[in-house]
Amino acid sequence: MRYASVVVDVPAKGTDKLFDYEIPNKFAGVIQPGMRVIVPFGSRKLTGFVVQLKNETDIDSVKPIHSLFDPEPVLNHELLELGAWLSETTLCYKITAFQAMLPAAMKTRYIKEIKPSSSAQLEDLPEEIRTAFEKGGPLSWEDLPSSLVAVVQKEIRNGNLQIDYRVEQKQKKRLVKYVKPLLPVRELEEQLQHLPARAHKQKEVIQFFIDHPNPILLTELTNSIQGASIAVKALIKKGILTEEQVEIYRDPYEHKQFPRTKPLPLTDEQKRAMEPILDKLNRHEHEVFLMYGVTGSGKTEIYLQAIEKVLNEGKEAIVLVPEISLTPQMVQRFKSRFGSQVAVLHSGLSSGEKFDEWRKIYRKEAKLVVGARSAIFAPFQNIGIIIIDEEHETSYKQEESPRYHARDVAIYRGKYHQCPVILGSATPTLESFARAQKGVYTLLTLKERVNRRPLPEVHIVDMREELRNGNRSMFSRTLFEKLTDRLKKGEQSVLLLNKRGYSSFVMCRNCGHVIGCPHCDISLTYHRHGEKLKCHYCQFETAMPSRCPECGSEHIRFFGTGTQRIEEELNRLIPEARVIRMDVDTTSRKGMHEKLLNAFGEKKADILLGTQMIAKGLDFPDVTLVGVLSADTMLHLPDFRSGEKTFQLLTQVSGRAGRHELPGEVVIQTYTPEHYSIQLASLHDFETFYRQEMKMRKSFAYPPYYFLILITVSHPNAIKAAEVTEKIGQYLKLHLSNEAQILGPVSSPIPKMKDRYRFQCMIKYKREKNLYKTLKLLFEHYEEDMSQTDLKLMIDLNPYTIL
Ligand SMILES: Nc1ncnc2c1ncn2[C@@H]1O[C@H](COP(=O)(O)OP(=O)(O)OP(=O)(O)O)[C@@H](O)[C@H]1O
Ligand SMILES: [Zn+2]
Ligand SMILES: [Zn+2]
Repeated sequence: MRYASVVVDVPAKGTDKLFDYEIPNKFAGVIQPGMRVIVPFGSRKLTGFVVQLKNETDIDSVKPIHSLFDPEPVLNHELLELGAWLSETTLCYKITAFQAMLPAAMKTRYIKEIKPSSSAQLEDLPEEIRTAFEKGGPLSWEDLPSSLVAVVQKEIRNGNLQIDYRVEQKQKKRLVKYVKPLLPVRELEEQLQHLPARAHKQKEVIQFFIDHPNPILLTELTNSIQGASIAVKALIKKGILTEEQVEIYRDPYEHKQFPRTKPLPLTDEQKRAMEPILDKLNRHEHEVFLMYGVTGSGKTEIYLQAIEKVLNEGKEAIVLVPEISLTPQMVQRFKSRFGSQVAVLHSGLSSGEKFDEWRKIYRKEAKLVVGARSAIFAPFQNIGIIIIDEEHETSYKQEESPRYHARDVAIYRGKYHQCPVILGSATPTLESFARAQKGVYTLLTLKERVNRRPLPEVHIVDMREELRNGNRSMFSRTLFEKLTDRLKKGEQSVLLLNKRGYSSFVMCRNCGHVIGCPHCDISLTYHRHGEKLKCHYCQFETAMPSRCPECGSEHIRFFGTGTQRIEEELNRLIPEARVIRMDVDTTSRKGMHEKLLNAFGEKKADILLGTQMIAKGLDFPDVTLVGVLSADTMLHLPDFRSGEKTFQLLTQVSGRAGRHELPGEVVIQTYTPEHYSIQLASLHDFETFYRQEMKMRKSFAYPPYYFLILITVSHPNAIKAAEVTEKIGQYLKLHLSNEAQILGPVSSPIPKMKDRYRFQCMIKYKREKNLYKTLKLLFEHYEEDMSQTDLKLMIDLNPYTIL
């Protein structure tokens, strides 16, 4: 093949296409699709992905590829196609899609270097530059002392200096130095005699190698012989020792032991769920399973056994879990079963660690990846199963370009590899459950906990009653009593403070009334500026009332409190209780999350107090009480999914109690005890919740009955932002069918961010034939505006947050 079509590293409309380059003879047969190359582009050099090879090109003056950036393809055929599909369906640039599939460490860095031009003579250059060059190699533009900038610029204009663009990978492989003797022991002993007496360090090192002739890490050697490094250098010079660089992986779990576990004999219910999966595995057929199983029903054990079968057949497996640094227990279960075959990818790792885990997968040294969202792009070639645990988690949707949902990518890859995809949850999304009802997915149900352990009993406490009875504390009497009772018995409690949604909605503390939009069935958002309440779906707004419109009470205000304050109150109320607090503040340092959980697991505390991060995945045998301090906060987010999210969170956190021998109990404190999300969560009744929520979605035309698209426009000038949004609305009305509803323009829930004003437009639709084309044209229309003025346009298909 003579030419390569390349996608270059410039995310913009003008460059979002294939550029042809000539393959120089020296690279003939070497360059393959999926490899990154360095190509001339204008006056610069850029990296780009080779997408295809061909023998013909329409370009007249085609330039040659400059060099190879990778020795091998980094994207395989499937991933190249997947990238094209992502760019189509999420409206992102091809380069953005390709880059999203690689670990951040593999992103490229462009380094500008100043060099004498080929025509220049060093002696022509001003003194200060000459001395700078003489100190060593080319000068980096970024590190150039400011005193030299003007001179350098002048010499560039004169043609004596030039700027070279060098491309580098951000992250390096980790190399370690080994030292070993070049001579056999007998000759080492001879050398020992010849060394002068004062070279006692060198003698010591030689003696060391006489005793241990094997290669040793330089750092280990200097640990056992203080100051050995100078002696080693001298001995290398003399040809007695040699050193070599060896690449090693950074292993985040290096110091951990994972005791091996064996498959457990499955319960009858587990067996029934397992059968259809095994059947598809045996037939090598694709199928999407929705595994709906209550908390503690043994879903994970099913995943483990299905994966075992896949690995035994020499195939690979992907398991996605929500932000797994948050669930160290999950990693442990996979590592314990499959040992070193497991690669782990999540945001708690350093970029170097992620890079190394990725390369283990790439080199087929790992056969199974357990990871957060982006692990769905693992460069496997023979996938046998894909599992998405807690499929309802919103973190599976990426909130920046490419705005993909891992579930969609999983199904794409499942079809490609003809393998099953399992979506598992105790609280599936309405979208998935509806698809299972329609037979698009196959439903697998686990109704009981393993060994028929009962689900915990749930008490709902009406906090309005508490206030009426003069209790102004964050703790109801019921919760307080149960906490002290657990303390007496030496059992543990988990307290959840749901921070999401705080201080955005306005609620009456006397009657629990929350002010909502009369048109959208969504709570209004409080805006401090102008003391207003606004709806972020339509334009409705109203003044902040001073009295509750329901009961007339003055106790109406926006809502808010923090974990720290609760910890203080807890210390005051039950001073003898040992509390571990887990929130963003206490877990920001690497490894803290796990440390705190381990401490709790070792019973170094009685109460684990935390935000959402403690709600899922924990399996501690002595937890017999779960308290939810305020179930309402999320319920009133300006989001049509708020009821669903509340139901999910309450169910998940309740599921932490009574998972083993001891029975569990849950206390949910709320100002709206009558809300169906709270009532049905307390009864563990997902199916009734599903039916009720579906009715609401239908009558307000929300997913899964309709699809949504969110278009957000931002600009430093509010009028400009509003105008553009208005025009977009008109354009869409013109180009989409009458069935589509276009809502807005309206200011975004966060109307101003980083000095930019934000407006949005929402599309609700069922079927739109020209949807992608219309949106693409829309985007292209504003492309010039976006590059020249400060306009930003964001199109989110199937948004999960509307902020
Ligand atoms: N067949 C089995 N026999 C005995 N114990 C089992 C079996 N399957 C699972 N278990 C145990 O039951 C507990 C709950 O199982 P598991 O964690 O797999 O459930 P889950 O459905 O994934 O839970 P959740 O969704 O709440 O995280 C675990 O401690 C697990 O080891
Ligand atoms: Zn009221
Ligand atoms: Zn509204």
